[in-house]
Amino acid sequence: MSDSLERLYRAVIAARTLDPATSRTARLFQHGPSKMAKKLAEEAIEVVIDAVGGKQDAVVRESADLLYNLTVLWAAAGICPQDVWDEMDRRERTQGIAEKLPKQKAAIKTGPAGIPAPRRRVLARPAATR
Ligand SMILES: N=c1c2ncn([C@@H]3O[C@H](COP(=O)(O)OP(=O)(O)OP(=O)(O)O)[C@@H](O)[C@H]3O)c2ncn1[C@@H]1O[C@H](COP(=O)(O)O)[C@@H](O)[C@H]1O
Repeated sequence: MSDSLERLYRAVIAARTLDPATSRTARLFQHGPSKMAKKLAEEAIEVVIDAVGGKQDAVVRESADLLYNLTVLWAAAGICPQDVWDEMDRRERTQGIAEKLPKQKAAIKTGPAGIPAPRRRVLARPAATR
């Protein structure tokens, strides 16, 4: 996965200065960080909506869009993928990801795509209906 993201990052860096009329990436750089952040947030919302709806193919497609937009935001912020891999390595060393994986909990109810089912919120009834 990190190889694909590294390649995508390099493609995004190369596209920054292309003609905005033909390059989405150049267009995003022309608009700036607010537009990039908005696109990233939109794609994240699409991923969670599709995941909750159990639409696996759409989750895959939207995840690819999400990673593209994350990569664009990294590039604009002067962050390279290696910075993120380094932080992940640091966490793995200091927090011992593998050792700390939770044991299988028998009673976790899952919804579509294995996502824990949302907890039902019990709303207080208006006084008149009690
Ligand atoms: N990997 C991607 C990539 N992933 C997703 N996207 C775009 O991000 C869009 C987001 O999806 P949407 O359909 O929701 O877009 P939209 O909201 O309808 O349209 P806009 O409002 O964004 O114009 C997708 O349509 C894709 O076109 C990408 N655009 C570009 N790349 C790569 O980035 C590099 C530079 O490409 P250009 O930006 O075309 O120069 C190339 O290597 C490309 O392959």
